[in-house]
Amino acid sequence: MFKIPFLDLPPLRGAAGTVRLPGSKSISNRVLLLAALSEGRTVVRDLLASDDTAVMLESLRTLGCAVWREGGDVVIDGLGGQLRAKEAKLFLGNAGTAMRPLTAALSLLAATQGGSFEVSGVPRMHERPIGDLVDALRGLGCEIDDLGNAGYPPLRLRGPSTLALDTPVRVRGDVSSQFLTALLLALPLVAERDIRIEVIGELISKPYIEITLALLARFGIQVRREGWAAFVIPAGSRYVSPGEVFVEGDASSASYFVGLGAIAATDVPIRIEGVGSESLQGDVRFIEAAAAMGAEVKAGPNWLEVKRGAWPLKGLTLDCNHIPDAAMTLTVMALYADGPTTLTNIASWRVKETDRIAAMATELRKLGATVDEGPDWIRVQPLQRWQAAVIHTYDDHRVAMCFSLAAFNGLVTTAAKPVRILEPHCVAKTFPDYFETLFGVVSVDVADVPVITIDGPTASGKGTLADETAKLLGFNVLDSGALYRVTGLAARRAGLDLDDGDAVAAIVPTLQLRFADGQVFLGQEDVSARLRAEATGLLASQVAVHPQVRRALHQLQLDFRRLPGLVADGRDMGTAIFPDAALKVFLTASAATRAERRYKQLISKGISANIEGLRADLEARDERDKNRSTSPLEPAQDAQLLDNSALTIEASVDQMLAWWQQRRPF
Ligand SMILES: Nc1ncnc2c1ncn2[C@@H]1O[C@H](COP(=O)(O)OP(=O)(O)O)[C@@H](O)[C@H]1O
Ligand SMILES: Nc1ccn([C@@H]2O[C@H](COP(=O)(O)OP(=O)(O)O)[C@@H](O)[C@H]2O)c(=O)n1
Repeated sequence: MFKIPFLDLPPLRGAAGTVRLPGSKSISNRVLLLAALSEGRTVVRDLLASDDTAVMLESLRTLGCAVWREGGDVVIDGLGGQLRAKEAKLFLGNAGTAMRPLTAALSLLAATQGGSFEVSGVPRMHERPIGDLVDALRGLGCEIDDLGNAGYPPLRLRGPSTLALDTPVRVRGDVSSQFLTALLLALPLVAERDIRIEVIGELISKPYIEITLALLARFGIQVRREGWAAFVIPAGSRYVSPGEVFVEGDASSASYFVGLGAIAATDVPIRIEGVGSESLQGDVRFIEAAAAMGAEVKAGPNWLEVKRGAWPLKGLTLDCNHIPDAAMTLTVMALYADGPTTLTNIASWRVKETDRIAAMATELRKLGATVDEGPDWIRVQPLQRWQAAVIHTYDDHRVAMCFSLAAFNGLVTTAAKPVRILEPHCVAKTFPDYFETLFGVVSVDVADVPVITIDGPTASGKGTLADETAKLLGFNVLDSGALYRVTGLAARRAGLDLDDGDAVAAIVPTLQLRFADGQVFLGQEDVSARLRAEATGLLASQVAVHPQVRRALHQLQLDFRRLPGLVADGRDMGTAIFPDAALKVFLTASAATRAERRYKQLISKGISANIEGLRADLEARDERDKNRSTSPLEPAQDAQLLDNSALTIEASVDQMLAWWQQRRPF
């Protein structure tokens, strides 16, 4: 996951390949609650690992449920409808799929068994309405206190109290279908007699109710229904664990890759594994909307394949009540269409993680788009003159994921623009590795992938600065010195004459090098510690003088230029390897400072060192690096000079970021 303040997406050009979706959020949290209410053990396979499922799992533990992981599975020993904890405070983040059903279940359990439970969330959760559900529960006889604004969390649910189950439970269905879902999931707890639920108003997001009914059936509860207006939970209903449940992939998450295929998969389709024609989730019908916009879609039982069909895409007018979450993706696809796209019947967007109609309209306009909006609709015009935009994500995973598709603007304009996504880690709500997954199936012009180079003499702090800068930007790192060090080490081990450039260069293609988690492997051997030894640094400096060796290592270094960007440190990064780097820094510090830093670094690693000897070695290395004929150590003409003798690491990083920001179009 990119845990960084912002992620810059360079212009993306194409897409092909296979993605495996994380588990569905809606199914995951329903299954967890049903498993917890059931008697017996449930093994949940392919559960979504995300913020919203984490708060549900934590709540179930707090309520006394035994929950543990076994490999990739989650195992739950259910409560069998019996509360173990009679008092608890549950923090539910921004997870509507946890807040609503837990409120219903705990209200009923408190009424019948006694207890006091507080449910709360992040500030946005306290702005998301729950009054209709609370009214329905109070109508039944549950005792619920508003702890903040009436009709919104936080709430206290307490009991015992007497439930009136002989009259129908009435709940509004036109604000959020989650209220009905919450009642359907929880009322079997008290179904000593038939319980009838009547929906007031036109029920929205019906497909989510289908998921609820299908999962209830898996757990032994057969709800009788009268269209979408009334539902009856039969007397004597009991949750029975099915033993094992598979969570299918998240169909709403699939929408980004369906959109991706429609926009950018010109030759080979994007294959999406985890959802398909047999999916329980209504959002799988997003493929119909994408097809109406021109995508070529094939579907198997649990897979989809999507390619570009019509191009530009076709604008459309669509009632999106059946695909409320996935439909957001259409608003960004609409930028690539031949005419306006109007989405209607989307009032529920206003009460989601953020006001999604307002959020999409505001952020699309930043790209340059013309957008109109109403209480329950949005209209987006196609875009020709794109602007580089900084996209606010409102702590809403879907806003972040949707706007990644704006990075394909280079397919419709010659002046391609990057897109900056603020707080990209908000995707953790449903798809923690979204951007990594995206990067795995998109193509770029390598020249569009931004590079920052840091060159300078030994122990000036290049590696440290490169690592820190890369961490903040989410970029990859190239420690080019490590390549020379490995070459020197391998040449020495092979017994080669280090002055024989041809011989040393000849072993480069045979090196079985692997970089993983900051470690360097040569074949199976972790050589990281060996590489950092000063003696290896001297070997590196000896082999680095040979033009043949430098040529042999050239392509290997270019290969590090991958999405979303690269920070490269060495001696000739800005001059020879990445002459087109957007920011070049030449880092220096006095010889005395550098010798002292290296000394401290070695001592802290338990390696004995002598400061005078170190200084002599580094000056000798400086001389060799500066005076060799090929790629000598010297600042690129367009490099920023940074003498950090008197600067802390933090101050150096701040300076880097300030220079970087000056070069960005945002
Ligand atoms: N600006 C700085 N101020 C103080 N110490 C620094 C600074 N930059 C780096 N160091 C320290 O100096 C040592 C050498 O830095 P390193 O990044 O390994 O240098 P290089 O990659 O240039 O050889 C490290 O222990 C590092 O923590
Ligand atoms: N791009 C590079 C990187 C390293 N090198 C050589 O490899 C040696 C080791 O590089 P390094 O970056 O690991 O060394 P330190 O600066 O960490 O001491 C340097 O002394 C250079 O001679 C190079 O010639 N070109």
